[in-house]
Order: sequence, then structure tokens, then C-alpha cells
Amino acid sequence: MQAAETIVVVNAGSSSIKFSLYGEREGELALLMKGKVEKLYTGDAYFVATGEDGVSVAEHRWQGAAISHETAMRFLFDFAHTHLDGRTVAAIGHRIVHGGTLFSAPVRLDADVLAQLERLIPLAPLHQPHNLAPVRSVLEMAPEVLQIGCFDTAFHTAQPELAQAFALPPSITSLGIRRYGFHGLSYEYLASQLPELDHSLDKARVVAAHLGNGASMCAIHAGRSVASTMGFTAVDGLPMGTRCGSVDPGVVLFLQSELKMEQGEIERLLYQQSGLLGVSGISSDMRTLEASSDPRARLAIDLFVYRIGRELGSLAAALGGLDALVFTGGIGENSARVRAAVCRDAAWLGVRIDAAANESGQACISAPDSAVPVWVLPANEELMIARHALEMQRKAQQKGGRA
Ligand SMILES: Nc1ncnc2c1ncn2[C@@H]1O[C@H](COP(=O)(O)OP(=O)(O)O)[C@@H](O)[C@H]1O
Ligand SMILES: CC(=O)OP(=O)(O)O
Ligand SMILES: [Mg+2]
Repeated sequence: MQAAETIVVVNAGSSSIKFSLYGEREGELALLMKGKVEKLYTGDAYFVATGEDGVSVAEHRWQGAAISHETAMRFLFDFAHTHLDGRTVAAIGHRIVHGGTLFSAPVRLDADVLAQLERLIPLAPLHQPHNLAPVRSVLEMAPEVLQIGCFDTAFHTAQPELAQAFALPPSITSLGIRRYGFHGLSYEYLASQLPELDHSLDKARVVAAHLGNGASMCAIHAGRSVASTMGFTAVDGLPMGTRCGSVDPGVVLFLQSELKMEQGEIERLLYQQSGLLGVSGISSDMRTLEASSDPRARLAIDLFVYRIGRELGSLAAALGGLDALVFTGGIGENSARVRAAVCRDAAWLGVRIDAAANESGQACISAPDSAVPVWVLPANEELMIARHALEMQRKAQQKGGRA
């Protein structure tokens, strides 16, 4: 990458869109600017961008109007475009939630790849359409721009066969109906950071909890994914902001056969009307629930914590032990209450936290006598995407140079 070039990163989550601009300094990626639109669809969305010194450079609020991914994306593209500071775009790195069976590593996004990824929209309806829409817009407006897709599923392709399998006949499994796992860019980033915090963690058995609007947990052994709570789709596993997490598949059959619900209604129920929102009837947002004295808000948080505890036991079993526990994501990074409750329930694993360190937001929140160190690390899917995009851009340049 040249000094006057930048890598643009776009990360469309279910309730937020994040973007970053990276330059290169002395061979290393350097963050120039980042921003995000949060609380999409709530009527309370806001945008904030910060410069390389972390100081706010712009803010915007959409009071009253429920902002969609499309509106937020258009706003962010305009914003990024006017803040390129004369730099040209070396590559755009996109987070793509589902890579299916075809994509297990970053890939150049062209019309053919895009068509293959669009077929996966039903497997990630809250994400894939919003991940792909900006790719298509750029392909139409500026087809010469290098666009790189980085997949949430890719990190989990290292999992053993058993961890990826459903107990279904091979005729079904062979269609790609198996467990994939998501939030892989976040876990890949954590796996790259942990040995920097403590070098003994490079071989460790770690359970990482990415708790955001989408929430999952991952068992990581020596930096590789071993098991995850999410499966074929990102609706599996933990309850989330609006997603139900694991339910007995018999529930879906019952909704269909006895309640006569249509496929679209069932999808809306499981993806958009369940989880924290469905249980509380109040909000999908943990901040709102924590501020509420309504017993239904309490119940939603309790169920969230209970299910994290159950999955922690299951993932520790998949690892054959537990050497570290890590929290990340909007809730994992910011909710001392959720972390304290999860760690209280994990006392049987020897987990003990330092209440003051937890409340004050330290990186290491375990007590000195905890059998398992507990870390809180900010998610940085954008940096992971930028690393992949830079590597792909260098390869493309070498290839171009040889041609
Ligand atoms: N200070 C906080 N305390 C508790 N929860 C928080 C706090 N800040 C953010 N959150 C929660 O984080 C969640 C959003 O997580 P985030 O990772 O940003 O979302 P996404 O999955 O869309 O990327 C919301 O439930 C929000 O309430
Ligand atoms: C996969 C997923 O649930 O992503 P997010 O947390 O960004 O919604
Ligand atoms: Mg996210």
C-alpha cells in the first residue's frame, strides 16, 4: 500500500454498522479514523466518528426515526468519502457473516462470488443482505476498486468434524447442512491478542464469549476454534437481542402444524421478536434492560446469564478443561453486571473475579486466587478485516507486477 492510500473496512452487524479507515506506517496498519452507527431500528440511532487520536470528529443523531442498515450505510459512505483526505482507496474489506461451504478464507469479491454469497441470504437474514448490498453498489459504481470479503464462518472451519456435525443423515449433511459458527473475525482477533497479554495463552484452552446484539461463545485451543454455540445459522446458541438462540426443533414444527404460522412469521418470531426483546417485552438493548426495574427485564437478563453458564460448561467439556475466560462484544465489554453474574455461576470451575477490577473495566478482572484468569478485551473485527485485506491487496499487487 502507498502512503497516500487507505483500506476502508465495513462491518455490518445486526444492530450496528462500523467502519474504519486504515493507512500503513512502517509496514504496520495504522488506524486513521473509525466510526459507527448504533441502535439501528430503535428510533434512537446515533453516529459517532473518532480520529486517530481517539478524539470525536463527528456525531449525529436521528431522533425519533428508526434507521435501517441501508440509510446508515449511505450516511457512512458519504461520510467516509468526504474524509478520505486526498487518499485513494487501496481496498475495501467487508465483514461477510456467512461463507457457506465454498469460502473458508478471505476472497476477492467479484460478480460471480457475490452471486454465490447472495444464495446464503436465507441462512443469515439479519446480516448477509446488509453485508452484500454495499459490495454490489461499489461493484456497480467503481468496479476497479479491490473489494475483499472476510467471513465470520472462516475461523471455525478448523473445528473437528464432530463439532461441525448434526446427527442427520449424510444425504442432508452433504448439502452443507451442518454447524458453521459465527463471530469468527472477533474470535480470530482475540486469539491473536491473548498471547500478547500473557505468552502462556498461546497454547491455552480458552472460552471466549462475544456478547453483543448477536451473542455466541467459542472454545479456542492453541488459537484454533474447537467448538461454538452458533450452528447452521446465527440464530442458534445463546439468546440474543432479538434472536431466540437454541430452541427444540420440535417448537418450529409445532408453530407450523398447530399454530399454523407461515414461514415468514416463524422467521420473524425467531430472529426479530425473541431473545432479550421477546422475553422482556421491553427492549433488545442491554443498557435499557439494566436500567429497568421491571421484573421482565430482570428475567431476560437472568435467562441470558443462565444460558451463558450452561454453554460455558459445555465448551469447557469440549476443551477438556479451561485455562482462560474472555469477554468481548458490546455487552461483554461494558456490562460489569453480566460479567459478575456469569463468573458467579462459574465458581464451580474455580473462576473468581476481583469485583473492583470488574466494575472499573480493567482488562484482567480475575482475583489473584482464581483458578482461571478472566479477561475483557474490546472486539476488533475491523482490524482483523484490515489485516486480511492488506494481505490480499499485497498479493494482488505482486500478481499484477509479475503479469
Ligand atoms: N455500557 C453498556 N452496558 C451494558 N450493555 C451495553 C453497554 N454498551 C453497549 N451495550 C450493549 O451491547 C449490545 C450491542 O453490542 P454490539 O457488539 O455493539 O452490537 P452488534 O452485535 O450489532 O455488533 C447492546 O445490547 C447494548 O445494550
Ligand atoms: C453473527 C452475528 O450475530 O453478528 P452480530 O453480533 O454483529 O449481530
Ligand atoms: Mg457485532
